Amino acid sequence: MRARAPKRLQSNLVEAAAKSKELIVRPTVAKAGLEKFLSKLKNVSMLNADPKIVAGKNFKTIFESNDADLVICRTFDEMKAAKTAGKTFGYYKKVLSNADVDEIERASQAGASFVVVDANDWKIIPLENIIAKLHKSRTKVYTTASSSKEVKTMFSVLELGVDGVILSTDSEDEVEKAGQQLSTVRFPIKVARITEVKDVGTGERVCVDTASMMGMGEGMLIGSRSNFMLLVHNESVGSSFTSPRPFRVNAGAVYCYTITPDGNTRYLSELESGAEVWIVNREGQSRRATVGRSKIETRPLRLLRAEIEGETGTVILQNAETIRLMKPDGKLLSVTEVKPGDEVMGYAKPASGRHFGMEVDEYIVEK
Ligand SMILES: O=C(O)C(=O)C[C@@H](O)[C@H](O)[C@H](O)COP(=O)(O)O
Repeated sequence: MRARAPKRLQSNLVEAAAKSKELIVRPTVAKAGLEKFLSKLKNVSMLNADPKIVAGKNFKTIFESNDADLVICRTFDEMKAAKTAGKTFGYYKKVLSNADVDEIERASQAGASFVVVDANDWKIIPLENIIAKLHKSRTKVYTTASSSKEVKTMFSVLELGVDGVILSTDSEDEVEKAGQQLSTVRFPIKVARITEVKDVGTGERVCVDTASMMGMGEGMLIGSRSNFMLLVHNESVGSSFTSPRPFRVNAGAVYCYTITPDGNTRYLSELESGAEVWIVNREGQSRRATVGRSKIETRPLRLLRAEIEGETGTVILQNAETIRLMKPDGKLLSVTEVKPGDEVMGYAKPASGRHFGMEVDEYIVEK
């Protein structure tokens, strides 16, 4: 069972929309349902709709009309007229060939603030070419999508992604899901003081092998409680005995929690190919990564108990040199070296319950 992001977990964290990216909604609801639909949209400031129809609704508009905040032009003559009228204007183009890509580049050179790239069959490669040509210009690249999944893909084309996506939809859930692609979470990372280190026999631990390369300072938040986690570093640091595995976090025992981008917690044992996890750095900045594989194997385990500003919690990790925590000065500390009194980085908040990963306001004691 997967559920929508519980608001309370998200509100404890600082949600930050990626600044330069925009989600624009093109409402496809019937006129009678428009008012209700618009009233439910959160974190959307721009509509691809006739300004006459959405006047007074507190949205900016991008449309083929001189009344729009951003005027979409379909010809170079229209662009000239919009420029003369002092409007912010852009160029719409259906892209079917490289000649269309060249035309988009010319529109940018002619002063278009944005281009709306409408592509049907071949979408990714033409957009890659257009982003490569325009990413150093002042012209924003917008494209169209009809689902939140498509929005996600468009925002990651050629790593840079498009600057905006116009999502045609009549579903506020789809708008919310698409909006989640734009937001990252800043976790309030704090100093955790280790209070106990104990070898706890063998058990199953999970190596989370992601489809992303991690660098120094990045890892995953892992804990026995959803509200108390330590930052477990990735394996980009090799040793004389091991090669680096920069895509991997040897994360912890199967029962441990991590927080995922949908705002829920997941047990490490639940993470499988295709799942999404947060990669977090010691400043608390997060980015999404997709799990490629998780490896569950039986290994010796070590329990760490720690304290963060009055909250205590534990985590059980594999007891081996390759599993490292992060110290406040950024240096790494291997699980095999850690001792009471050491300081590492972690995340804590007051206790709350969890039901199928969703945060629930109920009495709960986790030891
Ligand atoms: O088996 C172990 O012990 C480990 O899991 C340590 C890991 O942290 C390390 O990544 C592992 O030894 C490498 O295994 P490989 O299957 O990727 O070669």
